[in-house]
Amino acid sequence: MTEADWFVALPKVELHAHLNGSIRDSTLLELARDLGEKGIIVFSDVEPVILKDDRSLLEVFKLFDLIHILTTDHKTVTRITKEVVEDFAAENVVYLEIRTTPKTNNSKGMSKQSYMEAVLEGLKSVSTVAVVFSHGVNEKNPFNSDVINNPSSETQEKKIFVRLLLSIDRRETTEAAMETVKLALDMRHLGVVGIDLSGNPVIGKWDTFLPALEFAKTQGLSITLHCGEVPNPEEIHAMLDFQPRRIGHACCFGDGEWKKLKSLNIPVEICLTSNIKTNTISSLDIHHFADLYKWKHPLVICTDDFGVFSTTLSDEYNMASSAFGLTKRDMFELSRNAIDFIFADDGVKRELQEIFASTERKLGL
Ligand SMILES: CNc1ncnc2c1ncn2[C@@H]1O[C@H](COP(=O)(O)O)[C@@H](O)[C@H]1O
Ligand SMILES: [Zn+2]
Repeated sequence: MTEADWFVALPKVELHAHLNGSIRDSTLLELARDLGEKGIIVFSDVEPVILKDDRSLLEVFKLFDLIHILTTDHKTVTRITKEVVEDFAAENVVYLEIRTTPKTNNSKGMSKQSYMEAVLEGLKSVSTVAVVFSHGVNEKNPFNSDVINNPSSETQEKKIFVRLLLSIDRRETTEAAMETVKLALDMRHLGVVGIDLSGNPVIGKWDTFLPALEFAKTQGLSITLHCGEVPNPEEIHAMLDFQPRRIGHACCFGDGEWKKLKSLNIPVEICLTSNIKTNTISSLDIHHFADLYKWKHPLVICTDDFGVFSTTLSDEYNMASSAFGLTKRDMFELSRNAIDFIFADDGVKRELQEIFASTERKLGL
C-alpha cells in the first residue's frame, strides 16, 4: 500500500466541513456554465476565480459570495449535499458533521427551513454508502439512529454516520441568529446536533450572536465557534469564557489566550491547508498544531472547505504526519481520539470505536 493509500484507508472523523466550501470544482464549473448560458453570469469571468488556488482570507469570502449565487436553489443544495457525503465516504470518513448556513432567498421561494429540507433530501439521495442518520421514529425515541437512504446493493456494507450543524453567519442579526437556533431545535430529531458561528471574522460583533448562542446552549445544543482567525484578543477571551464544546482554527492567539484555552481544555478543530492557503499561518513549521499536540491538548484534524482549498481529509492527515514527524500509529490514535469530541451520542461513539478496532490490524498496526 502506498503512503497516500494508507491515509485513505485510515478511518477518519470529519468535524469541521462547510457544505458550500466542499463542492467539487467540476460541479461548480458545470453550475457556472449553466448560469452563463442563461445570461445570469459571465462564465469566462467566473472560471478563473473558481480555479484559482491560493486565496487570502478576504478573497475566500468573495468566492463564497460567488458560490452562493451558483448554489441558490433547492435542487442544487440537494445535489451538493449528496456529492459531499459521497466524496467523504469514498476516502473512508466514517463519521461526518456537515455544517451549513440556512439561507433565505425570496426569489427562489427559499426559507431557512426549506433550505435545510433540501439538505436532508441530499442525504437521502446518497447512493454509494449507507447514511446512518437520526431518524425521528416517534416522540419517545427521537434520537434513534437509522439508515436514511437506499444505497445500491453493492455498497450496502459501507456506512457513514452523518450529523448536521447549523451555522450562524457573522453578517446576520441577533434575530436571524435566533431563527437559526430555533430551526436547529425543531430539527433535532432529524440529526441536527449543534450550532457553529462562522463567516468573515472581521465582520460582526460577538455580542450580536451571544443571545442566540446562550439560548442554544441552555437548550442543550452543542456549540463550536470559529475563534481567532484574525487577531482580536477581546473577542477570543469572550468566546473562551462562553465555553463552547469545540473551537475552530485558534490561529491568532497570544500567550493569555493559549493559557485560557489549555486550562479550559476545549478541543480545537485544526485545518492546516485552509490556514496556510489563506496565509493566516505563514508556514507549517510554525503552526500551533505542534505545540498543542506536545501538550496533549484535544485536537482534531479537519478540512474546513475541501473544494475551495483543493484538499482531502486523507491529505491533511498525510501532511500532518510528515510535517510534524508523527508515525502511522500516532496518526491512527489522533484519528481515533476525535471520537471523543463528536457531538453525537454515546451509542454512535461506541459504534465508531468498534470500526476503529476492526481496522487496526488491517492497517498493519
Ligand atoms: C476559511 N475559513 C472560514 N472562516 C469562517 N467562515 C468560513 C470559512 N470557510 C467557510 N466559512 C463559512 O461557511 C460558508 C460556506 O458554507 P455554507 O454556505 O455555510 O454551506 C461561508 O459563507 C462562511 O460563512
Ligand atoms: Zn471553517
